[in-house]
Amino acid sequence: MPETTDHPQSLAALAADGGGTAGVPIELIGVTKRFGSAAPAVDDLTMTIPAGEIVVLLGASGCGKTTTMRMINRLIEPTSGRILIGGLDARAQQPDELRRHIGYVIQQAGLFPHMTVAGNIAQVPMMLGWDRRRTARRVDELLDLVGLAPGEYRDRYPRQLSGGQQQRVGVARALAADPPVLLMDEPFGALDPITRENLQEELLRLQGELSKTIVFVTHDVDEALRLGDRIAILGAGSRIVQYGTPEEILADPADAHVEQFLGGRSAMKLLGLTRVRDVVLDDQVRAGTGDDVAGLRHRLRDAGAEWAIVLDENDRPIRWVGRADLDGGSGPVGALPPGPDGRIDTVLSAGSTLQEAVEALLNADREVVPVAGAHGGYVGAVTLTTVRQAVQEVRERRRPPRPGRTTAAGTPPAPDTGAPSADSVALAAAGEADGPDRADAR
Ligand SMILES: Nc1ncnc2c1ncn2[C@@H]1O[C@H](COP(=O)(O)OP(=O)(O)OP(=O)(O)O)[C@@H](O)[C@H]1O
Repeated sequence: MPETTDHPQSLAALAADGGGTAGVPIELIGVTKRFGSAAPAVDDLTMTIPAGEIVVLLGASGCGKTTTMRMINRLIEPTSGRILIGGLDARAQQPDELRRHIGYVIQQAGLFPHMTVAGNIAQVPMMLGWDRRRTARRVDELLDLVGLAPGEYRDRYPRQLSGGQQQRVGVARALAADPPVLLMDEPFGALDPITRENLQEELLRLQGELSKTIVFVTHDVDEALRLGDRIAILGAGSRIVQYGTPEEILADPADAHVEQFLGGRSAMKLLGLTRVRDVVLDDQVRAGTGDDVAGLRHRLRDAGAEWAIVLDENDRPIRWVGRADLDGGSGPVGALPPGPDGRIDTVLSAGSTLQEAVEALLNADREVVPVAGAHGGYVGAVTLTTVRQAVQEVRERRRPPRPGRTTAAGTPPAPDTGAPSADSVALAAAGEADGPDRADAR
C-alpha cells in the first residue's frame, strides 16, 4: 500500500467529522455473485454510480437487485470482480468499518424493537465511540432532519410509531454517522401509497440538502421515475438492459422488455417529468385594461384570433375577452362588462408538470390555459398542441445517439472526484472470504 499518498485510505477518512459528507462515486467492475451451482445471481455487472446521485436499480423479482446492493456494503461478498467506493476498493476495508460509513435502509425499517428511537439512531455513533452528549445532539438533529419532533419521539419504542415514522427513524439511523453513501432496499415498499409518496418527497428534500450517493432498489416504476437521477433497468443476473435518466428511458426505451416494464404509458409519464417552464408556450393576444377596445378588435382580427387575454398592471391574467364582447364597444378594455365566457378558472405556474397542464386543459372551459411566471405575471399559454409538440421535442432531445446507448448502459461519465485511482489502493487486505450473507447491517 503506498504510504505517501494524500488521498484517504478508508471511507472513515472520506467521511468528514460530522461536517456534511457529500456522496462519492461507486464503481462495480465485472462483478459476479454465484450462490452454489445455480446461475449467477449477478453476472459480470459493470456500472458506475456517479457521486451525489440517486441511482435506482429497477427490475423484476429475483433479478439480483438486492444481491447487487449488498455487495456494495459487503453483506454479500462478490465471487469475482471489484467494487470501488470513492475510488477505494471495498475489499480493502474491514467489513464492519465499511458498513459504519455506508447507511443502509431496508423495508420495514428493521429497528431494534427493545430500543428507543434514540437508542436505535445512536447505534453507529456509539460504535464509533462518540460521547453521550455528541450522540444525543446528533440524534435530535437527525430526528429534526427527518421531520420527527425530537421531544416527542426520541424516547418512544418502534411499536409506538406508525410504519412511515418507523421508516423515517430508519433513514435517520442510516444517516447517523453522516456516510457518503446510502443503500436503500425497497425502503417504502410496505407503506400505504400516501405515506409512501410523502416519504419519497422527503427523501428528495433531504437529498437536496445532503447530496449523498444513494443506491435505491425498487420494483415500482413510478417510484423509480420520481426518485432516480438515473435508473438502471436490470434483467436476470443484474444484466443492464438500460441505464439512463428517467427522461432518456421514457423517451427511448431500449427494447420491448423495458417498454413493457414501463407499463406502456411512457408518453404520459414523460408528461409528469416535464415542466411547463421547459417547453415552448403558445402566445395569445394580450390586452391591458387601459387598451382601447377598437384597437384590440383590430389586433384580434389581424391575428386571426377569437380571444385576447386581459392582464392587470402587473401582467397578471384577469379574464378573457372575445371578439363578440368587443363588437360595438368603445373606451378602455377594463371598462367592458365581463362576458359570460371570459372567466379564468385556472392559471398554471411555470413549475407545473405537463401532466398537470393536461389535467387543467381537460377541466377548463376552453382549449387554452394561461401560465404565470414567478411573480404571477402571464408568460404564455398551454394548449393540447403545445403539449404534443413538447412531448415530441423532449423525445428528440433526450434520445441519445444510438451508439451512445452502450455507453449509457454501464458507465455514465464519472465526475472527477480527486479520489485515488484503484491501483493506488491496497487490493486484497480484506481477503476473499464470503461475508455474512443475508445478515442485516446495523
Ligand atoms: N443467500 C442466498 N442463497 C442462495 N440464493 C440466493 C441467496 N440470495 C439470493 N439468492 C438468489 O439470487 C437471485 C437474486 O436474488 P435477489 O434477492 O438479489 O433478487 P432481487 O432482484 O432483489 O429480488 P426481489 O425484488 O424479489 O427482492 C434469486 O434467484 C435468489 O433466489
